[in-house]
Amino acid sequence: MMRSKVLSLVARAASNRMMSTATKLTTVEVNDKTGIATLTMNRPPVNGLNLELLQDLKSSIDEVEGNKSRGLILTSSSSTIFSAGLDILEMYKPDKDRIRAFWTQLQETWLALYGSSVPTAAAINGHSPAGGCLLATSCEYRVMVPNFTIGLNETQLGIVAPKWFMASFLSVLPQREAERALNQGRMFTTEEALKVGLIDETANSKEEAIEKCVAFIGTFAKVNPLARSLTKQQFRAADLQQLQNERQQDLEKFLFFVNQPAVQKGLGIYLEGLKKKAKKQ
Ligand SMILES: CCCCC/C=C\C/C=C\C=C\CC(=O)SCCNC(=O)CCNC(=O)[C@H](O)C(C)(C)COP(=O)(O)OP(=O)(O)OC[C@H]1O[C@@H](n2cnc3c(N)ncnc32)[C@H](O)[C@@H]1OP(=O)(O)O
Repeated sequence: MMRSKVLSLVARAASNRMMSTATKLTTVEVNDKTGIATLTMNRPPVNGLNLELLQDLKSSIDEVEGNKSRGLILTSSSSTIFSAGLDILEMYKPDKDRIRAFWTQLQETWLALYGSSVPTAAAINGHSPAGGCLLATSCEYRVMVPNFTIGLNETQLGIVAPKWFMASFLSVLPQREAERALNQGRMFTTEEALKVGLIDETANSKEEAIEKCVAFIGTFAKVNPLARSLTKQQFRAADLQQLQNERQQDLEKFLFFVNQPAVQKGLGIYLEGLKKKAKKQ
């Protein structure tokens, strides 16, 4: 390794504190200069959101809430995928108990991220379909690298995005755009996403995306943190409360829906298509 690279790694290690261990599917790194935490998803190959990744995401969000970070930046360790969304294997021919735990964990993780008291931003350094888009739109700001896609494509899989997925989407897009995109299951390119307002900025690399997220979080430097977080909570309270009130019904609805033979058949065909595509590459 070149000496300069070694020196830069040593310097980086000194100014950043690794808060989580590498055994987890997420890591949290707090920059000592900015006080901002970067939460990185690391579940190869596609950051499919399975039960364990969702558990780690939730505990990392809790860790950031608890360690007085000035903000949270969500990103991925992959060079081409932010997150492929929910791990379809959790929903296809599911185990009865595990699928309950899986959906319950997804609800909890969304409540924690969408309701986070710290400023949140997503550095979207790869494709971000469905659950990936849910995570990104749960943050307050999005910066995306070119040549990738983002959107809620559920209808393309023959499934229906629950109300709280729509709530995140609607916190970013006007109702007319959101409704049309969801009905179509539309995936937006980075450029299209910028045009419609689904993302806030583009960046040429993950590093630049993170810098732009840091700059966004920096805009709150002179704002009273309690006033800022209570204001955010008020904007989001109705969406959060709706899921809190309906958690059990939402779970039962999901289980009923996902266990329908037609939905299982559709998921099987979709998975097969993904596997065939992967083999061809
Ligand atoms: C009114 C009632 C409402 C009730 C609610 C009811 C239901 C709601 C239920 C669910 C909501 C779900 C939301 C979701 O998130 S569903 C997931 C949607 N995700 C996708 O459609 C993405 C699919 N993947 C891709 O498009 C590509 O993989 C991607 C662009 C992300 C990456 O492409 P790349 O070419 O780099 O990689 P691949 O070769 O395609 O994939 C590698 C490897 O990974 C597997 N894989 C990819 N995505 C998933 C996934 N989401 N889950 C599981 N596995 C996935 C792929 O099959 C390959 O596997 P292998 O062949 O190497 O074994």
